[in-house]
Amino acid sequence: MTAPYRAAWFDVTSGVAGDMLLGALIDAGAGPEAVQHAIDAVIPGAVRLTRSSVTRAGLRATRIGVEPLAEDHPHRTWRAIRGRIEEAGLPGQVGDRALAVFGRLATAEARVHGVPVEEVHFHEVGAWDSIADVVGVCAALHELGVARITASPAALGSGRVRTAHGDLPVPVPAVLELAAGWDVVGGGTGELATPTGMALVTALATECGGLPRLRAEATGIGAGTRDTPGRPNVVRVVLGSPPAAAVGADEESSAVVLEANVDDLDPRLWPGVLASLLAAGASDAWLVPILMKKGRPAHTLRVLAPRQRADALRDLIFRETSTIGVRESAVRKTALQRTWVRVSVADGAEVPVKVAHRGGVIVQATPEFEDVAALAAERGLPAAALLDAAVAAAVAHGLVPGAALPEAPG
Ligand SMILES: O=C([S-])c1cc(C(=O)S)c[n+]([C@@H]2O[C@H](COP(=O)(O)O)[C@@H](O)[C@H]2O)c1
Ligand code: NI
Repeated sequence: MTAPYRAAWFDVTSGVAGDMLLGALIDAGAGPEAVQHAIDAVIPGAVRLTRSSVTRAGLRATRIGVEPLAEDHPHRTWRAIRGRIEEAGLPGQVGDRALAVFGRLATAEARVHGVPVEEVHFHEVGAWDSIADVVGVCAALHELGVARITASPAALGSGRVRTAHGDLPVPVPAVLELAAGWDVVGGGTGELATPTGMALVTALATECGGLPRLRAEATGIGAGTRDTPGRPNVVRVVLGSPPAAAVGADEESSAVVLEANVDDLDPRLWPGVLASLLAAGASDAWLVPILMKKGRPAHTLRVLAPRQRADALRDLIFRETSTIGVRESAVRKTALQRTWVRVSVADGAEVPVKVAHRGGVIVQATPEFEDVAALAAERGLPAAALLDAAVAAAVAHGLVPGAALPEAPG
C-alpha cells in the first residue's frame, strides 16, 4: 500500500496558459517521457516537448516548449480532435479529462461565434501545440496520481492582442466565456490567461479558492513565455494528500438542482447533452423517464451542481435541449470525507481505492473502476478479475466498513 491519492492546487493569480500548467506539473515531478508518449498517441510524430530551466522576475521555473516535427495546418474541427483523443487508447482518466477540456473550448467558441458546437472550427487552439498542452497536462496529472484539482482565482489581463481572428480586446472573448462561474481579476497588462489555459483550469478543477488544507508533498513552477520585471509570469502547483487520518466532519456545501421536463428532444442527443453538462462543471446529470400531461412519454433532466456553476449550466440547458423553462432549487449537500489509498493488484501495478469515512471509521471502500478498467485493458486482463483482486487487496489492508481509518504514511 502506498501514499493516498493526491490533490493538486493551481495558483493562477499571475495568469494561466497550457504550457505554464504543463511546466508546473513536470517541475513537480511528472515524467516527461510518459507525457510525450500520451501526446504521440494523439498526434503521432507531430511535436517534441523541450524542457529548460528559466527565471521569471528572478524566480526559477520550468519552461516547456513544443517543437514542431511536421508542418501544421491549424484549422481543425472539434469532431476531428474528439476522434483523435477517443482513438488514442489513453490510460486512466487522461482521455476523459482531455475531452472535457476540448468540450469546454468548443462550447465557448460556439457561443462566441454563434455556431452550433458540432460545427466549431478551432484555429490557434486546434494547433498541435494546444493539443499537446491539453493532452500533456491530463497525462501529467495521471502520472502524479492526482484525483482532486482545485485552483485560485485567475488573472486574465488587459489591453489588446493580435490573433487569427484579428486584433482582439483582452480578455479575449473565448476566455471570458470560459471564465463564467470562476473568480477573476484583470491583474495586469497583456494576455495573462489564454483560452487553452482557462479551459484546462475550469474543466479540471472542481473548486475556485485559496490553498485547501492538505499535507503538502511537492510544488512545481511553470514559466510563461514573457519575462515581466517585478511580476513572475508563472503558474504554481502544490501537490499533497488530504490528511488520511484526519477525523474531520462531513463536508457540507450548498448546491443547486436544475430541472426541466422535456418531451420533444431527439433521444440520440441526450448522451451528448449529459456529457456537455458534466464537462461544464455539473457534479452529476441524469434523466428520469416520466409520463407528462396529455399522456406524453418524456424525461425530467436533473443537474446537480455547485452554486457558482448554475448560470453557465442553465445557459447550456437552454442551448442544447428544447426546453423553454428551467426550475431551480437550492439544496444542502452532505458528503462523507474521502481519501484515496493505492493497493497492489498485479505485477507491481497499483489501483486507487476510494475510502469514505466518518468520525475516523471507514464507511465504504471502493476501487476506482475507471482505473481498474484502464489497467485491465493495458494488461489484456478481464476487468472483473482485476476488480476482484483490488477488492481483495483492499480487504487485506483493512480497508473495510467499520474498521478504523489507517494512519497517513510519513
Ligand atoms: O483558436 C481560436 S478559435 C481562438 C479563439 C479566440 C477567441 O477568443 S474567440 C482567441 N484565440 C487566441 O489564440 C491565441 C492562442 O491561444 P491558446 O489558448 O492556444 O494559447 C491566443 O492569443 C488567443 O487569444 C484563439
Ligand atoms: Ni474564436
